Amino acid sequence: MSATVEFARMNGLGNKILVVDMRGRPDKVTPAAAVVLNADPQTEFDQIMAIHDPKAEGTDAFIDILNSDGSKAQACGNGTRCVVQALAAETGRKVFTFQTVAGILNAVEHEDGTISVDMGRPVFDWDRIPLAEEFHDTSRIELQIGPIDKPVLHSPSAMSMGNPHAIFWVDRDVMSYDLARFGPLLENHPMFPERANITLAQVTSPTSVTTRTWERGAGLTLACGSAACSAAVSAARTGRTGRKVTINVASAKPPAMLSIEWRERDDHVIMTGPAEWEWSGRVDPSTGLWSRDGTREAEAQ
Ligand SMILES: N[C@@H](CCC[C@H](N)C(=O)O)C(=O)O
Repeated sequence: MSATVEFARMNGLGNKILVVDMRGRPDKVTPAAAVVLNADPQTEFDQIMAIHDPKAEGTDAFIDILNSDGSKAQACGNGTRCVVQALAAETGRKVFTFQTVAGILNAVEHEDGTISVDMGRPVFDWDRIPLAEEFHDTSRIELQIGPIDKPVLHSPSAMSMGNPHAIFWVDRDVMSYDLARFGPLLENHPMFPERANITLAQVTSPTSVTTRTWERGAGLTLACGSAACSAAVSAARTGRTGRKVTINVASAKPPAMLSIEWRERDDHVIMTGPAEWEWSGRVDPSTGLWSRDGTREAEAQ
């Protein structure tokens, strides 16, 4: 078995994704390899999407997701769109079914190149998000940061989109908050026993929300798909919007949007947006040593 496998550097609205082809192999991308890859400015990433052989009948692949700190994630919306684009380019197919630790994901690439992923059903039960304290209503939980009598952020909506999210509703521009400072405190708050992805969300109309996210295990990111889904669901759940919204991702470069529909008929969340291939190379999934196709770096390593 070769020591190296193919990988592609891709992005979903600027969310930095490495798609690693682990098909035909029993091993996994190690947390140590993830940390090595993230330490190199050329391969730094938010998530690794490792494509493995299917484990369940009727699925095309099992996807293992790693954050840049080497921890595991159960869901990654932007990364899933990248996997779809990579496999569609390889096979010419348009429709895929994936398995992750959180369940089954159906996805389709449209004629215009955008990709829709059925992210499944949101989970609101406090012990399945999970939260450390029992809340009957998780659409507004008791949690705040800043001075006790004048909190900067408070009363988030909590939910799981396969992974844990807290959505803080704000009135001002999401970029005006010091999320680099508050993000780590909230991600690791004792309220979240498995940590959480932290999103600032400003509702701008009954059909649009602007978001900015501090990701669990990856920090400040340019975009987060599962957070966009969580903001859309939480906005509808709390009566701030309808069930079909545009999520404007404030930090995406260039500023970009995702369409999210929380479908009434089956409770599923459908995320639609783009994915972009940047370059490809080979990587050792055990050590993280890599080379880029057709460049001097490839010859050097
Ligand atoms: N960027 C992702 C979310 C990644 C997972 C997250 N950091 C976690 O640990 O849950 C997305 O687009 O959904």
